[in-house]
Order: sequence, then C-alpha cells, then structure tokens
Amino acid sequence: MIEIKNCSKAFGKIQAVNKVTMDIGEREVFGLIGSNGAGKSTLLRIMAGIIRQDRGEVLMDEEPVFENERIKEHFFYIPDDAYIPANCNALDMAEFYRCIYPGFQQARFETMMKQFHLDGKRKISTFSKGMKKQLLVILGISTGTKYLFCDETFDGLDPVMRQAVKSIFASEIMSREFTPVIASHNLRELEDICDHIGLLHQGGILLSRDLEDMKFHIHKIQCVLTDKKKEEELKKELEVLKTEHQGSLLLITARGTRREIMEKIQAKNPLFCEVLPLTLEEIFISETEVAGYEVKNLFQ
Ligand SMILES: Nc1ncnc2c1ncn2[C@@H]1O[C@H](COP(=O)(O)OP(=O)(O)OP(=O)(O)O)[C@@H](O)[C@H]1O
Repeated sequence: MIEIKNCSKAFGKIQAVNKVTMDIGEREVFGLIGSNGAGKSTLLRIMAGIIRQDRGEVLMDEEPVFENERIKEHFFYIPDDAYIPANCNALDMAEFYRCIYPGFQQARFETMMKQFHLDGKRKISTFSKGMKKQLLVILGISTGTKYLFCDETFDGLDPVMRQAVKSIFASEIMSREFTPVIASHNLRELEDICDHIGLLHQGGILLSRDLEDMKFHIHKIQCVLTDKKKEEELKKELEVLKTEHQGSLLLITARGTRREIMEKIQAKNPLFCEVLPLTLEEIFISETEVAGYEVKNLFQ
C-alpha cells in the first residue's frame, strides 16, 4: 500500500503539490487525474523517490521512498518523457533492466513483445510514440515489481492496445501483487482501465474514490409525477443534486443507491419511473461541483 500523508512540494513560488493525503490500495488500477499543471507528474516523481517532498510523508509498504534503495526494487516508473538511449533496441533494454530488477521475467517479456507485435531487434528510435509506450509498459510489467507508475503512458494509445494493456493488468492483478498507478489529464483515457480515481486540482486532492462505488451511489431517474407537491416532497426526502424538466418528465439526479432512491419515488405513485444510465462525466460533475471545479476539460 502507498500512503501519501499531507504531502507538499513547491518549486519557488509554484505550489505543485499541496497537502495531498491519499492512500493507494493493493491490487487496484489507480488513476491519477487532473488538468495540465495539476501536479500529477510531481506527485508521481515524489512517489518514485526522484524528488523529495518539502513536507509530509510518502510511505510504500510502510517505508519512506526517498533515498531508500531497497524499496526501489518494488516499483517501476515510466516518465512522460522516458529517455531511451540512441541505437538501443528492446532486447538491450530488457538486458539493462534484468541487471537492475532481480525478478525480471524474460519469458514474460518475450511473450508480450509477440503479443504486441513488437520487434525486439529493431532500434527503438524507429518506433512510433505509441510503440515506445507499449514497450515501456511491457518492460515495466516484466520487471515483476509490485507497483508500476505510468505518467501519461496511456494517452494516445489506440483502443485495441488499451484493451490489451487492460487485460494484461487484470491478469497480473489476479496472479500476483500488482498495483499500477496511471496519471492522465483525460478521464476518458482512464475510465475503462481504472478501479479507483484520485482527482488532483491545483496541487490538492479533490476526491479519491472507487469508480464502482461512485457509480453505485449516484443515480439519474426520469419519472412523471401526478402533481408538483410530490416533486417538492421528493426534493426534501432525497439528496438531490440536480433536477430538470422535459415536458411532463422530471429528471432527478440524486445521491444514494438505486434502491433507496426508487423506493422514495415509488412511494409517490408516479405515472412512470425509470433509472437512466449516468455517464462518468455526469458523475464527476456532480461529485466536484461543490468545489466549483470544471471537469469538462478532463473529458475532451
Ligand atoms: N522542475 C520544476 N520547476 C519549476 N516548476 C515546476 C517543475 N516541475 C513542475 N513544476 C510546476 O509545478 C506545477 C505542477 O506540474 P506537474 O508537471 O506536476 O503537473 P501535471 O499535472 O503533471 O501537468 P501535465 O498534465 O501538464 O503534465 C506546474 O505549475 C509546473 O509548472
């Protein structure tokens, strides 16, 4: 488990990370989301022990990360601008990481290279951006580390590749202790991969929630009520986030489980009532509106 406790980091006058407290659980795909400059890369670099926080603590399996050689064997970090030496091919890279990570799985590496149709002998400098990202993920998984930190690694990967990475993550999580942490400025890139989302805004954490849990606790219902008084009663009885009218249809977005909400609406004897699917964008808008945070840019 990774515990981030009241962690802050400033660069001169810029407060890149501001009192972040957040836990990253075991065996879940954790998405770190935030708009440009929100502090994602800085937080990942602190978690990878590349820079030290000014205040607070970052513990990986109860040990501090910075200048802790032993703990470095437990994670693999893929920076946004990963350096790959010129003339190097994928097999050279695998050999390099084999020396650093004692648990490097060569057979797994070769299988994934085939699965992704990547040529191990070809110079990496001739790879496309997406191919380089795939290779870095393959190398990261092959190291067999418990944690994998990916900075913008999935942005721009095509859907087929994303699906392939997603299923590799799922099988790793099933078969061993494995927790990928993925930073992105685009929630759409993460929504089908992540189990948990931490939303960073201006260096601070706005929310950290399980995606399934979020979907379970917000619902949108459309119904037709027989009179306006019942609508007013419902607004008091439910934790309503939003109401809209479309002719005689009333659309209610409310916090609560489907059952809790439906029971209260059914008690008003509606002429018609059904639950509508909520998009992740609608859920995030509802969850973050209190903080006045504009989530639309995370969905572009
Ligand atoms: N080495 C540095 N020196 C000065 N300022 C920095 C440095 N690194 C980051 N910052 C600043 O800290 C803030 C957070 O940057 P960071 O790279 O962590 O954001 P980010 O969420 O990863 O953004 P992006 O999505 O654009 O990559 C920004 O205002 C950035 O300009």
